Amino acid sequence: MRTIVVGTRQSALALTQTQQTIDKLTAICEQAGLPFAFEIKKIVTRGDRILDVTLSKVGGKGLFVKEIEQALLDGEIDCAIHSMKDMPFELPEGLVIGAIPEREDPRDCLVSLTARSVEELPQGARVGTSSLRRGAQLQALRPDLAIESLRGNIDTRIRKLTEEGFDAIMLAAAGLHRMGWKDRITAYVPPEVCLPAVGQGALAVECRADDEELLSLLARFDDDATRQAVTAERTFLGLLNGGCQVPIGAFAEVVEDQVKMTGMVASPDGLRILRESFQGQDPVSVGRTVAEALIGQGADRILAEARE
Ligand SMILES: NCc1[nH]cc(CCC(=O)O)c1CC(=O)O
Repeated sequence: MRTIVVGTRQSALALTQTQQTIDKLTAICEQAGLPFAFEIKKIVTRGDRILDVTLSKVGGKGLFVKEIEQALLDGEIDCAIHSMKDMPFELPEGLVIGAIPEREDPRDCLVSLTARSVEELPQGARVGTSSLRRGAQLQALRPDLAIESLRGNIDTRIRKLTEEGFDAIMLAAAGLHRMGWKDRITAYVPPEVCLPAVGQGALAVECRADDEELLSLLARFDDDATRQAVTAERTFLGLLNGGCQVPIGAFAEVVEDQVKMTGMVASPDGLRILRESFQGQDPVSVGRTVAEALIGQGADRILAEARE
């Protein structure tokens, strides 16, 4: 019997999705008679210690992932469960994503105590989100809204909805679903209105590239359609150099053997929004085609301005 040490951040969401993943892996092992047990190891990352500082100023979302990756390389843990959307485009030498399980709901959602939809929000309503992507797309639809900064883990953000008196906040539906908080969701925002972050709703199970024993277990947990969709989205992200806090969104899905993807780049004020869609057989060329089309329309300039 081998005990797999699974590393995770210690936020409520990270712990919940790690436990849910371990439950699924345990079921796979029982069914196939594989000799694995699992144990959780919590890791406090630099990103967690400085949640209140603007993340892009101190190195972006990659901060959450980096220290966990170091623990993998050091052999302190054997695998790590990450939210795919927090994964930087490039993985360190020696690490791979061993499984991309089936995706949760990729959409953003509105949580409000008063309005039933984005359209119903009163004139000038205060909406909390620190995502430039969400803010830009909301402003494009409703230029009157006041977009205000809202940081913290999802439990903190929901608490701040009432404590700071926002009319609404916007979150990823997947996080709320995993936490069992579906009833807090006021409205799902369709990708036509707000294109999600690259990888939103998907998880990445990362491990060492030479751990063949574990890789053969993880292969049974991989979902091909999700992997294809995420590959297209991450190819797009990589070509736009979108690692950090920039208003970029993409959503791909496999429909009848074709990968269909829409990509989006916006100015933070939402005044300029570029969108392109493309479909094809190969996820990498779909992601590249959409990225090149947007670059052709000036996406590079918009992103350069947004990064300043
Ligand atoms: N930005 C942080 C983050 N990273 C992953 C999720 C949960 C959703 C997911 O797994 O995509 C969230 C919360 C949110 O954006 O509301």
